[in-house]
Amino acid sequence: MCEEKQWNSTQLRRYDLELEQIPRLYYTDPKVDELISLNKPVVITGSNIIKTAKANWTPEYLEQNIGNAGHTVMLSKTHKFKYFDESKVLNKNNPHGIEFTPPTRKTKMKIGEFMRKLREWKPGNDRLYLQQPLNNTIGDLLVRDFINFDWEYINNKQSKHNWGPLTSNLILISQEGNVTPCHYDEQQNFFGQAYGYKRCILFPPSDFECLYPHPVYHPHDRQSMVDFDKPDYTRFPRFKFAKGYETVVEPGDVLYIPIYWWHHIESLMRGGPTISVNFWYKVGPTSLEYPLKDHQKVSITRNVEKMLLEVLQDPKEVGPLLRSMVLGRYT
Ligand SMILES: O=C(O)C(=O)C[C@H](CCCc1ccccc1)C(=O)O
Ligand SMILES: [Zn+2]
Repeated sequence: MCEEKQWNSTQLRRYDLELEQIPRLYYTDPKVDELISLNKPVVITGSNIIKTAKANWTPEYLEQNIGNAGHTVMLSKTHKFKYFDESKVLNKNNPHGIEFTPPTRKTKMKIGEFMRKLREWKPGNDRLYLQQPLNNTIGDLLVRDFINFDWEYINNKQSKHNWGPLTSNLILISQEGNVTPCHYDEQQNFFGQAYGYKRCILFPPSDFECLYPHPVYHPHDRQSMVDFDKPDYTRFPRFKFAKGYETVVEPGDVLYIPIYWWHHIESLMRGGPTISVNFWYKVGPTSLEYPLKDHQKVSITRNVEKMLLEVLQDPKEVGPLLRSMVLGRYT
């Protein structure tokens, strides 16, 4: 029988985008491996990958068991939590940094305070988003749940698809309605949804020209410059050609977010807090096979930008040099 959906479309934010559905496949379906080997997204359903998290991880359980350490909590004045790299911000010990006004603030909070602030939240208060790498400060019950993830399945995928080593698992406890704006990561990602519902919009690396990433030297490196809530089509005309794929992940789902794929992630509005746990893998040893894959071209552009900054020193010189090199010659 088809289960009634636990959410409705009024809980999704409205964007000027045409979106296809990301396939949802049962974990034993051979098409899962087909899509992963093509670096294409897929929602893996019905698996035991994060079964213990799906079964146990409620906000109350995490309050009791995540541990008494100070956890990393991002604060934002808006619903958007646009990530930035602190090491690229201009400050006293980073003269090459960029003038930059951080859109979010990072703090440390014990879980009790975080949950209280979530419960007492009022419009006008800073929004909160707990983003904590799983480490040895977590409580014994969480360690037991983590150990009981289906590591046989996970490790099988990691080796079958030549992923590199698991670098980290991030526990994400989000307030309803929070958005992580569109960005890409340089790692393969098994994104597990443990509690609540998250809408994920993904774009292929080939949409690079439509999503206008900040310059590599910018603190918002890897993040799209386009504000999905109010796209500036004068500055970003090709955004209207971006072709996205979307899904709403539910408890127990694992979304494969391929390396270099753009993703925008939102906790449903009026859906209560959400809990996710991701698995980030460094990329394995890659030989350059031709024709190059789209994500390899993105990686090449990154290397060119880094090299130019290295040799020019001044970020303001990178654009003009690239323009003079290309305009009238390559365009
Ligand atoms: O798993 C992923 O890749 C996501 O983007 C998940 C995303 C939160 C990511 C927060 C973050 C981004 C960069 C560095 C450290 C933390 C969400 O679920 O809101
Ligand atoms: Zn990400």
